[in-house]
Amino acid sequence: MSSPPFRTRIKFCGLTRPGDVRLAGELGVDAVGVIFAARSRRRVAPGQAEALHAALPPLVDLVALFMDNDEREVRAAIAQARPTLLQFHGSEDDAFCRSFGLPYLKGVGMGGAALDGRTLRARWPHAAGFVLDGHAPGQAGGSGQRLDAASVPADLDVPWLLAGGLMPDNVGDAIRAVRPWGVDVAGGIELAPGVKDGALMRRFVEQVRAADLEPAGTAMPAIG
Ligand SMILES: O=C(O)c1ccccc1NCC(=O)[C@H](O)[C@H](O)COP(=O)(O)O
Repeated sequence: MSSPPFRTRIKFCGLTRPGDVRLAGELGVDAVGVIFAARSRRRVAPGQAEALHAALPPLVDLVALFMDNDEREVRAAIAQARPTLLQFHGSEDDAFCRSFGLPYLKGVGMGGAALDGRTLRARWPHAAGFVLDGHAPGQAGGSGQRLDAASVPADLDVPWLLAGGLMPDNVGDAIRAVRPWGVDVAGGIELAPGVKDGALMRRFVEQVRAADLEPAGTAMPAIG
């Protein structure tokens, strides 16, 4: 049987070291996330982001991630990091998210929430896509909490990334369960917050690619 005409996109999030950015690019990761959220243990200063940008090969997105940062902070981070994509993970509305003139992803805590695709699209109509995370609404990302497959809206018609508690050992099953457009991982590929592990990064990518080679329709009832 032929493989599905599909490649699950991969975003590594919360990188703080240029060497980790370089390896992510070599492994063929689609995007790396740099976090400016005050509540994050993976936060970088705008000055650090410049070196992370410099380590990035071409054709890989740099995602600048915010959670309820004020406009001045977002503008300062954009000026230093020069991201290609923004991600907002807090209570930002569509008008704020789009006011910086860059495409944006909206991170949404889906744990315990009954949010359908129509509601998400109505609240953030200009989002380029969504990061559906396993934590509860209002909490910070990077929590390691898994997202129940049943919480994934069936009617979301823009690209969306599955996030929350993914790691090399479970990402293949997670992809087979819900066939997301992409996957997003922070804690599952690191030794300590913001310090990625080369072997885990490599194994994560290998497991995603292995799941991509399996025919669609091998879905499992739950992610876990
Ligand atoms: O990762 C953080 O520290 C973080 C803090 C505040 C807001 C968002 C944050 N991360 C957002 C992401 O996109 C993470 O990759 C996602 O939540 C998955 O994290 P994990 O469960 O550790 O894989």
